[in-house]
Amino acid sequence: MQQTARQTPHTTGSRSLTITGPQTAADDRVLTEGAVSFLQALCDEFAAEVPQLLDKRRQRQQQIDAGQLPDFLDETANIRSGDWRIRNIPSDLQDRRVEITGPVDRKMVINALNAGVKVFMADFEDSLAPSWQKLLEGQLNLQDAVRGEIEYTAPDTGKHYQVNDDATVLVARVRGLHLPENHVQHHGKTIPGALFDFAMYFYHNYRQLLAKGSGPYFYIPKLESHVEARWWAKVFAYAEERFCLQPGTIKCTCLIETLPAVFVMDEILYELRSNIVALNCGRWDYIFSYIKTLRNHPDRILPDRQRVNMEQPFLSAYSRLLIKTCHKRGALAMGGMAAFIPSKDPEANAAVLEKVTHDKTLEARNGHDGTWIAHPGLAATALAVFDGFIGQGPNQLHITRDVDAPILAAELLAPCEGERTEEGMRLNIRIALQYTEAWISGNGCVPIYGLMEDAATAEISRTSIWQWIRHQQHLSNGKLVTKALFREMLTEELSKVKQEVGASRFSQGQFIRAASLLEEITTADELVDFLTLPGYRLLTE
Ligand SMILES: CC(=O)SCCNC(=O)CCNC(=O)[C@H](O)C(C)(C)COP(=O)(O)OP(=O)(O)OC[C@H]1O[C@@H](n2cnc3c(N)ncnc32)[C@H](O)[C@@H]1OP(=O)(O)O
Ligand SMILES: O=CC(=O)O
Ligand SMILES: [Mg+2]
Repeated sequence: MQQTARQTPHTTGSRSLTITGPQTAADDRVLTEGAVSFLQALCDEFAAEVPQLLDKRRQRQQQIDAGQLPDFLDETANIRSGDWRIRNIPSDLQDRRVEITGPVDRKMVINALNAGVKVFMADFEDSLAPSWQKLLEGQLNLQDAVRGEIEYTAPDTGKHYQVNDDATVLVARVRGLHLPENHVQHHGKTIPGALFDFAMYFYHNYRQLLAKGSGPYFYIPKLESHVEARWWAKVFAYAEERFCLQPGTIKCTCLIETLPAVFVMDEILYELRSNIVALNCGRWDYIFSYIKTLRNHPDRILPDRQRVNMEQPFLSAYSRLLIKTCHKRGALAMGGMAAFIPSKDPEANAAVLEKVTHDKTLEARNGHDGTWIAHPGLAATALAVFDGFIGQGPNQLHITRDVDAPILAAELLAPCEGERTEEGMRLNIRIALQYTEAWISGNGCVPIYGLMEDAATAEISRTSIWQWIRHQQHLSNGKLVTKALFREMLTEELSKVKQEVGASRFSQGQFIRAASLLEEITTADELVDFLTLPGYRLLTE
């Protein structure tokens, strides 16, 4: 997409909003007067509250750092024991047995819509490095997809892409509340990226979506409390009122992917009861959040990343509690992502499909109503599993798990057994290095060693090392994990990555810069909240 420096800031009538991003070819269709004035209105109403919500996160973290453990809240016990249900699930969201996810690149959007699954989660979050150009281009791609007008010809191969099946339901995932959008200022302050993504997708598409019997549907990531859910409920109600829509027209699915959020799932459903249709087990961010939230607790250190699978008691408890909570309230309980991606080698691919089948079977047997796949090559496998459990469907809402013993805080927080190995540490370093390099170069999702890596999975790698250093762990071979050991390994693994990717790719890429960022945040005394925050500075400078 063409991009030129913006000569003058794009300002609206009352000039509380200034857009400073470089001009792109998508501006005329995305940054329209109507969309920008809606964004401005949202910022006028809601932007100021976001720093307060983030501050509440910091305050709670201080208590946990001081020794408290997360727990169910006394002050909301009446919500948990109350007899209430969510408003409704529209007919096109009743059956979500397999959802494909992916960034909003034009080709990927078309391929995802052709994957033969129920839903495409179009991602402005974990799998997108949010450069201004990609954001605008992504919004344009979704506008075209909603209107059935999306086509693409690959410049390298000449292959033409178009959508063959318009039955796939579109759900847009907006950025988390922690991520600013540096290219838009409201009264001189950067705005929350989430408001930008929401405003642009909603404004440009709600009429067309409703006209074809669907609606403006969103995935909301990384919530940490029901107070944040309340903020989203206000945003949705405001948008519905402004455009004279029935309350509850906007529908959302919230990812439960932070440790604090698992203790307020009822409360999140309650706050959003007009708009919410489902919760989703965002397992990768959840594991990252377990490390981050319990950073000061030496008895909760995770082993090698490969050991931390959904069969671990703390993750199994999380999946089962999410299902039980959702189904009691009439909401769907979505499973998450197995990060395996297909291999071109048939034998290796058979092993991948077997692992995916195993993972999806566990989810479907627990009672999840659907699951995520990262690649079209996994659609048939995931569908076969969920078809086997759901049949004609549409879902497994009847599985109430009422006979289960209550799931207690101790189970959700249970330490995770397993070794910390030198091989595991070196692998974490190589993954974090390569992912950071991709992200700061503008690519938020990459295949590394047969796995899909995105902003959630890579966070596990880099925070595991931080945690092992912080708590002076010994690896299984007796080596003590120190900053010095990490620096030594970082240098060695950087060379290994150079060998793996080749000298030319290495010199053209940003590996040295990525290594230096990784070195800085892994050896910092305080855990940096998100890799993507310092990453965003590099991406946008
Ligand atoms: C923790 C979480 O948040 S999970 C959710 C966020 N993460 C994601 O959504 C991951 C999405 N997946 C991806 O981005 C990709 O699968 C990757 C980057 C991991 C691998 O992509 P590639 O290297 O292109 O894989 P590969 O070469 O096997 O792709 C084959 C084809 O499938 C397409 N494809 C791969 N993944 C997807 C996808 N998720 N959606 C649509 N199409 C896809 C490719 O575009 C390619 O199409 P082509 O043959 O027409 O060129
Ligand atoms: O967003 C999903 C996750 O696993 O993280
Ligand atoms: Mg996530």
